[in-house]
Amino acid sequence: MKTLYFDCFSGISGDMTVAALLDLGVPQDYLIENLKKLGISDEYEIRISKAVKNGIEGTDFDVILKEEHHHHHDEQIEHEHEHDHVHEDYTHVHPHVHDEHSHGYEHHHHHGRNLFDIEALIDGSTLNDNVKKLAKDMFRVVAEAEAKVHGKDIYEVHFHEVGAVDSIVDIVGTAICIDYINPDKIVSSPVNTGRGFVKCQHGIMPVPAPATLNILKDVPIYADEREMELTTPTGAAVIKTLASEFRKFPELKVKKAGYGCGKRNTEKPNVLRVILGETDSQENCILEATIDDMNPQIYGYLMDKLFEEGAKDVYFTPVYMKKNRPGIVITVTAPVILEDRIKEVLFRETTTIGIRKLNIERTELQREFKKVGTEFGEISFKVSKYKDRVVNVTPEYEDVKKAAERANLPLKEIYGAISRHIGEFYNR
Ligand SMILES: O=C([S-])c1cc(C(=O)S)c[n+]([C@@H]2O[C@H](COP(=O)(O)O)[C@@H](O)[C@H]2O)c1
Ligand code: NI
Repeated sequence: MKTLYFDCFSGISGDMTVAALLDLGVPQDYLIENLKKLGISDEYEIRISKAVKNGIEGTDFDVILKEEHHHHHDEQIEHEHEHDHVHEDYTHVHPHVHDEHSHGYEHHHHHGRNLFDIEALIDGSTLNDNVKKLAKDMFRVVAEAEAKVHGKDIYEVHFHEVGAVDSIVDIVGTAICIDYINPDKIVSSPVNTGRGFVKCQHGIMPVPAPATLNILKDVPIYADEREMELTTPTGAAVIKTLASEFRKFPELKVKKAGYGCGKRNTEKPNVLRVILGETDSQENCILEATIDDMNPQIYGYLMDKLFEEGAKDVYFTPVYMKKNRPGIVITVTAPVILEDRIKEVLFRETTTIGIRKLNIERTELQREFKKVGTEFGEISFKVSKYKDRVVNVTPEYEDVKKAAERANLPLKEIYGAISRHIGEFYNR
């Protein structure tokens, strides 16, 4: 499985992410051409260069706003960010901005965009659907956090004047790069947020900034001795949206690494490291629900739906539950990456109100499919090997059934006759 690992030992910001993904090998021209699809390339310039941080060469990514008085970094203290003032103005002038029809506001570059404007910009572009979805998901995460922190509606919060364009470039740029790399799975290390205080448009704020902290709910975070903001709200939104798991180095065969430079120099390399690798075994889980109040006609249909979604195995176990009620345990084995889809089927199709999840290790035999001609016609076999030795040869039930029907003989006789051929397949 193609796995992308984000090593956030110096935190994460929007520009560090794009820089790291470029460093990993996403072609610069590909990114720039795709960003043009947003139709706002007259508002910014992109600078991509190489930089060295504590002896590590990485990529530096900068969005330069065309208007000179607008500049933005993920720096602390010395940089001012204006979004608080903008919140106030915007709320005052447009109390119903979340109602798109009362949105008689003319946008031009001087005004920050709100979530509605940004979603419209993304939706109106020719970017592919996957990029659009990823980018919109990330923006929504930022907007939800901002709204929560400031007690406002998500369509009311404003992506601050200075940050709007570079947040758009960073977030959409990240989505373009991720879509290009197309990993099966994204994992992140625990996130170093930094500590201390940062001066932004709200004034002085504790690090992690309230929006960052809000976004990183359920994510393992820490801070080392560096007293500065290492993870920004944009970086937090990127990693929260992309990573399906947060943990220390997973076991993976390393293929490539990329380094995205932060803007400051610190005792530890101020870089975001991304690692592309192959994970050997597919991680699986068991999802279970126990039910005592469902129409039995639903079970067969449910099983079909679960297999259609990619379940590896589904079985039902009769049990006696509390109050001596007969019930059924539905057990589904599935790759962890399909967890959400399987849960969706279980919640949609059954009466359960809860699902248990167990992470499991599943050892799979190497399998090959073969065919053999028999007196009852051609039958398919599954030849299973463990450490290159054949341990099982299994005729395909559907073929055996058809042969039995054709010959008008009991199934067990066909199995018996076929077993003569099976020996030939052992130890090949
Ligand atoms: O605009 C946003 S999302 C924002 C919210 C907050 C809050 O905690 S509320 C803080 N800040 C600070 O602005 C800069 C830039 O952040 P980016 O994510 O736009 O790079 C940073 O110092 C944040 O802490 C921004
Ligand atoms: Ni804010």
